[in-house]
Amino acid sequence: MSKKVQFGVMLHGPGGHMNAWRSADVPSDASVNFEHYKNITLKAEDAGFSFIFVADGLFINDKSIPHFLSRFEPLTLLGALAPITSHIGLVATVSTSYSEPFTIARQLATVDMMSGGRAGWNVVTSPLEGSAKNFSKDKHPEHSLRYDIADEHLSVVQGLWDSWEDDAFIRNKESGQYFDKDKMHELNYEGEFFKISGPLNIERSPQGQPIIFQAGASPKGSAFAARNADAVFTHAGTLEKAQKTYADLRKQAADNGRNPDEIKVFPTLQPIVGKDEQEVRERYEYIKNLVTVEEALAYLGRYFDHHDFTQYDVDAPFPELGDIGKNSFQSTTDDIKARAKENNMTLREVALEETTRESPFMGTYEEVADQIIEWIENNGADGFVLTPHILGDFFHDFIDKVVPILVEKGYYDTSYEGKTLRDELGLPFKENRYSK
Ligand SMILES: Cc1cc2nc3c(=O)[nH]c(=O)nc-3n(C[C@H](O)[C@H](O)[C@H](O)COP(=O)(O)O)c2cc1C
Repeated sequence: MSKKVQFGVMLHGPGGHMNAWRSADVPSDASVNFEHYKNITLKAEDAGFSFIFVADGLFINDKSIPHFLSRFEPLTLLGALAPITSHIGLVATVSTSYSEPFTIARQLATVDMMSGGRAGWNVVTSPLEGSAKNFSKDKHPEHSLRYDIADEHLSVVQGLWDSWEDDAFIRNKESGQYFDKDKMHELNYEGEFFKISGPLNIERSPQGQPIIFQAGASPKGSAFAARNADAVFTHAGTLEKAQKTYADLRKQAADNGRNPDEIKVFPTLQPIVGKDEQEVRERYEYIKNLVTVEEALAYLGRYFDHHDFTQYDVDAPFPELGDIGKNSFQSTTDDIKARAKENNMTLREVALEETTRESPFMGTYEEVADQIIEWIENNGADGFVLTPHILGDFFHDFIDKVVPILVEKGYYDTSYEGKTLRDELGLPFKENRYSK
């Protein structure tokens, strides 16, 4: 049986909750603890998860989420995980605003080769202004320009990935022929932002090219995803919203001449599960109590490019912010502003809710399994990126208690579809543009 629902797991140290590091079931240094990453990855692989997904950021200050202050660089981490895994996909977040296409193409192709075709790239444009100062730039490019750069960056990387046709390397020891010169291609790209000749100094992997993930959700972000992404990581608080995003991405992909079945949609899934209603409530209360209002204000501020929310009365209605947030996590900040207004929320309520939002996937094991099936059956998702508040019991319980129910109901199986991440996601081998 093939999987009707697929799972990835977001690996960000102790978990998605800003104070996850304080929980007894994770090491306090989880974000730089390789054993922790290894254990989670191997358990996910054992459970047949399709991929691990490593998020990233390029700017910190003393208001940052504690475990963001010291964390592993994603591609280096994948390099270490590649040889100790054999089936699970390895997806890393890398910024198009602050990286060189040639370097990124090489690094991702290396992970792709080392893992036998299991690499993926979460293409992000980097929301935080302060990143510019870490990359010798005077100014952080504004939101729309960042996507223009991303378009060119990605097309250069994908062009470089086709530098060599699949049978270009002969390596015949007897004849002495190492490669076929006709199957080596220069890119000679010249655009508005990049000027790159190529060829890339590494061949293609068994899946042709790494998978492209995308996570931006503004109109420009989803247009970018619909043109380019094999898989999209989305936030959807309700099935209705998920259905809208799902239909919209597929439609936009089709409008771009793509097969809509070749863009897979993975909403985030933050499970809060338990054996009964009481345990679920207790677990939710536990994560709620892990954070103070002051910490929640700093957490909220990060989405708005570290806006200082302590200047407002926390019990007054959520402040009018004008364009603040538009140039950072635009889609997220638009959503926060709209929800605050719609529900007449105070700043305190918004800040606390952001750190520990009630998830639609909150309930007994059986209820959450049914909820997942409902989303899959009703065109809300192709799969989910599991983003547990804490990468300890919340994660283990999901795998040990919810996954077996999905298996029993015929929605999931723990085996793998093929050898590559493309095989696993049901995506075709990426043909080389020159061999077509
Ligand atoms: C679900 C989701 C996950 C994201 N993950 C990352 C990440 O790991 N690192 C990063 O720099 N940006 C991340 N972003 C930010 C985007 O790359 C983008 O810069 C930001 O969301 C603004 O684009 P948008 O308004 O189109 O969403 C994420 C955004 C979303 C919605």
